[in-house]
Amino acid sequence: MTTQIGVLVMSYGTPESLDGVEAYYTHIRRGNPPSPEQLKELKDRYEAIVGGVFPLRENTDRQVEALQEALNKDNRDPEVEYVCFQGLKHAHPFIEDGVQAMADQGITRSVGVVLAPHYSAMSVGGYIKRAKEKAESMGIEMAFVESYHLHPKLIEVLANRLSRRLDEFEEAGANRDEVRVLFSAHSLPERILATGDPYRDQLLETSQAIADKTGVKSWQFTWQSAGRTAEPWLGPDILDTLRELSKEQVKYVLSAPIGFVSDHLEVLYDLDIEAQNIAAELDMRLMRIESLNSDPGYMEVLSDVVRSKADQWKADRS
Ligand SMILES: CC1=C(CCC(=O)O)c2cc3nc(cc4[nH]c(cc5[nH]c(cc1n2)c(C)c5CCC(=O)O)c(CCC(=O)O)c4C)C(CCC(=O)O)=C3C
Ligand SMILES: [Fe+2]
Repeated sequence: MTTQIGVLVMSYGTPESLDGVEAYYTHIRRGNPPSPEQLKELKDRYEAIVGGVFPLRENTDRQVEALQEALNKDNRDPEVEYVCFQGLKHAHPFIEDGVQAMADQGITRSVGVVLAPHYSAMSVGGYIKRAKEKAESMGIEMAFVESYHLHPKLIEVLANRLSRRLDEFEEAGANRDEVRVLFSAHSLPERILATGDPYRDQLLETSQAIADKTGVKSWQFTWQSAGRTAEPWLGPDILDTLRELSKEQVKYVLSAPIGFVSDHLEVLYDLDIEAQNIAAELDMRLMRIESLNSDPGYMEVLSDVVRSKADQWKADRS
């Protein structure tokens, strides 16, 4: 008899439409509605990238579908069938809805994984906490993938994307060594460092591994998309980094937002519009590596870490 293993695929979530932005933003702000100015500012950003269409939603749907396919194709264990469910942090279907859907289907064992490779108690830790609480209340056993930031296949697919852009710089007349590579990720409040959070170290490890694999020597790590709150966030921000590099006469910059896996606001607005505008002002040539989205290599990474969790957890029980 085959056993179904549920896979809760968790991601940040995005509104369904411009009308949904207020409820979404209110959820991010833990129930505090944004001011009219804050709301307008966020809606303007969404309009700038998509004119009312939200690419992250379709992207996440496709990733979940592709992961389920990858998990069941070449399945090492014919007695197991994987069934994927989506669980979003700030939008429908919420993390709790995903767990509920598993329970409704009679699933009692599951693995949770987040569409973000690096662990922080403030990001991935928050997803896991909510899934765990709901799963416990529904009597579902759940194991979690916490991070996969050094998975060899992840490094390989990111390194390939980086190399491709370096080739393009070369074709455009630049020397490979003249290109400064800027690895980046979503900033978090500085206070995470005081508690020994692994987020920054994991991001630096991914950066170093990609640099090693591609032979890139001229690279640095910088933050992006910091929140607009009074407390200090991790820096330097990518916009300031670009200004600094301009003073150093750097002309070619390659952005590698390794903290993200999908095309969404932080990539399509913060990098492709905001950072591109600064680069143009500074007379720099800025390119960005392609997002992973549902790249088959990324799906391999996810299916591998999910299967390993499921195997480990089967071994623990027997
Ligand atoms: C670590 C991290 C990731 C990466 C890991 C992961 O993927 O989980 C991430 C991803 C994303 N963040 C997103 C959107 C937003 N994040 C905000 C605000 C915040 N993000 C935070 C952290 C992170 N965010 C934090 C600490 C805040 C402050 C409020 C709070 O304490 O929670 C705000 C409010 C306005 C603003 O500040 O800009 C928005 C609109 C979207 C969806 C974009 C789309 O719809 O295309 C995605 C993928
Ligand atoms: Fe965010």
